[in-house]
Amino acid sequence: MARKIGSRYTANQILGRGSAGTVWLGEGPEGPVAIKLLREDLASDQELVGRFVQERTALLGLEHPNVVSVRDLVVDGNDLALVMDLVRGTDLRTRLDRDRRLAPEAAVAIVADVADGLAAAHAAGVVHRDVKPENVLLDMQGPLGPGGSHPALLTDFGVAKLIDSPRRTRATKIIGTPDYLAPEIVEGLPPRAAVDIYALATVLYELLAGFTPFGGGHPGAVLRRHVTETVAPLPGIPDELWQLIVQCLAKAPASRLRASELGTRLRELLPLVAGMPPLDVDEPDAEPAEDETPAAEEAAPRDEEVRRRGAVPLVPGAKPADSNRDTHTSMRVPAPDELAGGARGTARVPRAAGAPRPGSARHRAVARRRRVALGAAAVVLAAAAGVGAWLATSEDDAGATPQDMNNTAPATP
Ligand SMILES: Nc1ncnc2c1ncn2[C@@H]1O[C@H](COP(=O)(O)OP(=O)(O)OP(=O)(O)O)[C@@H](O)[C@H]1O
Repeated sequence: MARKIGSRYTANQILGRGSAGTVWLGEGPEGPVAIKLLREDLASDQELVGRFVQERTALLGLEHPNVVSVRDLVVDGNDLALVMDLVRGTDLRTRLDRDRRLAPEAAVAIVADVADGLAAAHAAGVVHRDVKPENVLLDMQGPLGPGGSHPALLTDFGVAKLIDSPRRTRATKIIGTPDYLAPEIVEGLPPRAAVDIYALATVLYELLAGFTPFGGGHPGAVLRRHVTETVAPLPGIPDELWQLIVQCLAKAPASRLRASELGTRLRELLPLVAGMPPLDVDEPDAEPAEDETPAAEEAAPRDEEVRRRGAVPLVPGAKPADSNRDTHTSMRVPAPDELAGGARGTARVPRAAGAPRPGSARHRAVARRRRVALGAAAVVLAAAAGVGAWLATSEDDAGATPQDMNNTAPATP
């Protein structure tokens, strides 16, 4: 059912719902638009309305082919709406859900587009703070680019900042989507441009692998991995591309590339990945390690609320029904000792396709065979050398893979 938004716009049809509101296909004086109507409880928050108006200039000033421009901000009675350019296409999450992972050429081209959009935003002093596949729109009416990809545009600028008001989320809380949160945010530092680069590198990894580098399991465990774990290598991608991903996932924000540099470097790498098929890697287990005690547990959602990608609503109090994709979290900042990581670390290590999944029946069988073999070898050695103590090798150690061992050390910044 159509409804008026302010005096100039009509919202005609719902395009989709997010945790902060509903996006409508609408009509304005200059033609079709997308209208993001914020949730009523947000619209009635006077402080948020004030920030909305304050942000007006920054948001309206952003013009770039890879940014979904905000055309107008409407404050009208109970309505608080962002009027945006309409992108006819789909979002990157939908594309990932359909294809699971992208060919490297298309992934690199899409991320290069987003990096260019971010460069323009950062130059204007705007940090996005919520870069993720849901916020990348693919313009199906635009020309086909490398790997058959459509132009990519970054949307939802400023929304995370608007909602992250001091009163709504006290300084000790984190707002964002766990899988894409830079370590400095987890540690409570203010978000600067480098957080967008970290999130975008996470998106690139996800497009290539079909899963994020530090996601899986409890949101608290995800946050801890961002701070303590080193990204596990993705088999099968050119080293230059891997080095770029590693640099942009650096724990230290200053070590990451700037957005403009990232866009340029990715485009330079396009010929190297041209024609490559999607990678063939299996997703690691989403289960946390046995000795994993998630940080921020007390403020985190209960198990039944932890949905895909450890999702909880962006806004405290939002019901899952408010959104078709709850991908945000609001948690307290974990204490330093909580972030220190367990003895074995918690990184999820991608396996070459076909290798047994940790914790699976096949993996347990392999581990059991390895223990039997180790036990037999130990008996022989002990008998030969009289070193009885060697038999005390723990089951855990015998069952751990070399990669488990490699991931015990905290990441270097
Ligand atoms: N400018 C736009 N043009 C066309 N469709 C859009 C536009 N902006 C958003 N959409 C669509 O509207 C839907 C909801 O978008 P919205 O930004 O509210 O939610 P989200 O980003 O998926 O989730 P969240 O806000 O919780 O992070 C998405 O499916 C998206 O594809």
